[in-house]
Amino acid sequence: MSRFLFRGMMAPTFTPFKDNGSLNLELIPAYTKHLQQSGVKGAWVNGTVGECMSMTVPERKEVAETWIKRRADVPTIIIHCGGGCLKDTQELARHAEALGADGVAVFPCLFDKPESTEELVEYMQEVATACPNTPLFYYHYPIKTGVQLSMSEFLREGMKRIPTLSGIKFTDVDVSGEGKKCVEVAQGSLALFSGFDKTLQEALSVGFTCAVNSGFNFLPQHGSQVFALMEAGDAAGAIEAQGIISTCFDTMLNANDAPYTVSCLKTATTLLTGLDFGAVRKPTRAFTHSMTNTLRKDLQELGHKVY
Ligand SMILES: CC(=O)N[C@@H]([C@@H](O)[C@H](O)[C@H](O)CO)[C@@H](O)CC(=O)C(=O)O
Repeated sequence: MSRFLFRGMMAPTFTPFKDNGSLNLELIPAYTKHLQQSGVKGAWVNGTVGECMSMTVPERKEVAETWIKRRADVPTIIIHCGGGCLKDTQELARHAEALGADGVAVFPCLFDKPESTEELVEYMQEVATACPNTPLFYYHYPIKTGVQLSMSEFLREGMKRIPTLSGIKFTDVDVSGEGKKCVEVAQGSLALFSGFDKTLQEALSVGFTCAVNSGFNFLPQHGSQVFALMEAGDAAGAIEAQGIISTCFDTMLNANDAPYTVSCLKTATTLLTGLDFGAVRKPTRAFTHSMTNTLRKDLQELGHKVY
């Protein structure tokens, strides 16, 4: 297995649905072209904003297959396979490896959750048996999964016992505390993806080198600026670019309750890219017309071009 060397912006992908609720895979080629033109070189497929938990296993496979076919546009593709029963996760991981995915990511089983580092390492070992030749990533998102374990401890143990463990996605606000400890444990040998858009600059300042942020779908120019300015040693400039991203997220998310986050971001991506991603699937809460209109107005007031 070759080492996973990705740096920079990876877009968590939205899953396009038709009005009748079925997958709209026909949109994906235009989507990958948009990402390519935006300088986004990686895709994190079937994650949170991709509504993985609202899709069947066959649908998750279809989406994964469609993305892998678009490698010419987006060269690095991680398929998220977690959340369901371990057997389903292993089936998806096996499928992702057979497709030649660049990585398999998982969050834990969401019912019988791991309660210790040991249990989490054992779970990840089980997943790894299904994709022994593919870089493996743990998706840390405690406010949603309820699994609040120390990621630095997990990495310390996991690196010894899971040969394919290649990193984590750190969707947690404690970037300068636990996030920094993860960077210290990894010592440059793992990919640590920063998860929240509002903590991108902070994460780069403590040594993260890559991120999976939904804003890379619709504000890629600002994400790219934060990376470039940090690389150039201009932290003040990067903080300013970060401010544009954070203001946009504050405006969008403060106007809408947490259960609407995915539909808000999906609608924003439709409005700002002109690509029609359709509605979200139940039980994710859908935006109403009036919420869409308010979002359109808010984005215009922030100076963004809206389709
Ligand atoms: C949990 C979640 O939605 N995380 C977003 C963020 O972009 C997030 O929506 C944003 O920063 C607002 O909190 C991305 O990291 C998406 C993501 O990782 C995924 O789809 O798996």
